[in-house]
Amino acid sequence: MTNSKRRPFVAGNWKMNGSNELVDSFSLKLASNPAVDVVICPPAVYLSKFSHAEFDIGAQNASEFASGAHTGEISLGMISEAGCKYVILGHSERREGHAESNEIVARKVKAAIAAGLTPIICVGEPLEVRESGNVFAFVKAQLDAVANECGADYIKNSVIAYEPIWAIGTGKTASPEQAQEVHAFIRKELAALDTQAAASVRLLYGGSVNAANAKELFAKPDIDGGLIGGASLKIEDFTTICQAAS
Ligand SMILES: O=C[C@H](O)COP(=O)(O)O
Repeated sequence: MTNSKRRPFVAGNWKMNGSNELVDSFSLKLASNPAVDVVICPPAVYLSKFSHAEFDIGAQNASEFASGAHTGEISLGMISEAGCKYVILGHSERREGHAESNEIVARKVKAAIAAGLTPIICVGEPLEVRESGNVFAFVKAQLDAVANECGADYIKNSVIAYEPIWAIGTGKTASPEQAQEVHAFIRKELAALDTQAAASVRLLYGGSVNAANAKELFAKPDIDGGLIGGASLKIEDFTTICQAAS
């Protein structure tokens, strides 16, 4: 819908990987990139170790509840105190592996924004949905749930990541054209709620992005950066991906 690109954004989702050694290595060696918003999302136990890093940090998940009897959960206030500006919400590994419905994700988005954090909201379809030709309806339902819970205001306070599940960790990246098609659809859907916010919101692509394919993906008009899994664990690859976004 617009060809003027937004400020690039690249987030590394370490998932359940990493170590004190990797934290130290990134803290020391990952250079800040003035042209790109760079975020590292490590496992929660490592968040506060990054507090003096030159890049931003984000959590991979958080509870929708503020406090109380929720064993094993971490609140948005806690991750904020640990120095996070961002929180990934609705990753497909949470939706599929931990039964997070569209409605739960939507409530988390609302709570994150209320806590002053920027949610990185993940959407994206499984392979069978793509093969049956229902990608847009599937992604629309995920976005609609957030809009129903939060109203249109969430758009200007969020980053949205399109991650086709069949491309995550498989080495089978969506083609730049496939990714752009869904990104354009997402931006159009958001524009129906708030044209200005939709033109400004950063839309990331995630799913087997690597140092070799990032540039072509990020060159597409509605792709503003990436949510990077495996390649975010290798500092040289991640640096190259950040450079590809700038
Ligand atoms: O959050 C990141 C995505 O799930 C992508 O992971 P990947 O780059 O390992 O495919």
